[in-house]
Amino acid sequence: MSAPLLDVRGLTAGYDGAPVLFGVDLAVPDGGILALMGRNGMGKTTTVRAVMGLVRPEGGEVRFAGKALQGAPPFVVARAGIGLVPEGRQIFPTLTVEENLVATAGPPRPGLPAWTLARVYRLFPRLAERRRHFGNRLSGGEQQMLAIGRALMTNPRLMILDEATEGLAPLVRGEIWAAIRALRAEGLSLLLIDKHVDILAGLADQAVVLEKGRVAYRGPAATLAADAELRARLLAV
Ligand SMILES: Nc1ncnc2c1ncn2[C@@H]1O[C@H](COP(=O)(O)OP(=O)(O)OP(=O)(O)O)[C@@H](O)[C@H]1O
Repeated sequence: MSAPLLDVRGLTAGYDGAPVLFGVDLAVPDGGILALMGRNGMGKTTTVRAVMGLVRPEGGEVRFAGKALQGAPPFVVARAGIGLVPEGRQIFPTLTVEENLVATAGPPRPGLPAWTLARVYRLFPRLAERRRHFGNRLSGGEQQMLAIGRALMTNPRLMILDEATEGLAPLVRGEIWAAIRALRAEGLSLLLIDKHVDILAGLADQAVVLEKGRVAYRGPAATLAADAELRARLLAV
């Protein structure tokens, strides 16, 4: 078996000396999808921040495409090929849609089709209609589309989506899932954090569930979704 594209081992991290992660292991295969789940406050976003260099890991390894990235600053992680769609979207409010999309764009990756404005607009035609609108004039769903489009414009090899369907109306949520399916069909590697376990089960190969900063489940996403006892214990609120 080939090495995972993203390989996180024994990751520990926290805030101001208060530990949050106690040795998290997870792996995303090249071209595969990993679902990262867990109730609120269990450490999912902190895991993502530690991978991206937004929080400094205290221990453990983050390997991406064979390269050690733990402790690297966010721009180095982004250049290495990890695109983040952050929790809360964090789009630039005073830039237009198009300016948001090009603000952090990166060069194409050898062997992968390049992301361009035209390609992002094909994925999300609504962004094309709103291309001259400012970020703060968009609906929540449009902001989410923009956050995904902006991450794609970095030409990532792996994209991490942190709660990309959070707080959206069902119809808009459906549009986001459709886009994620389209990206999967193109072979983009994905790490998905989301609460919709039944949808994730149909999308992701493997799942990792965190509980209080530790891995409480690792296995097929479909097995987790089908196990009422596991779901009640690890995911019910
Ligand atoms: N900036 C911060 N400073 C201090 N503590 C934080 C900070 N961000 C998160 N925490 C704490 O770290 C723990 C894990 O939070 P984290 O956001 O990683 O969880 P999560 O699983 O992503 O949950 P959610 O679904 O609510 O985002 C929580 O106890 C939280 O209160």
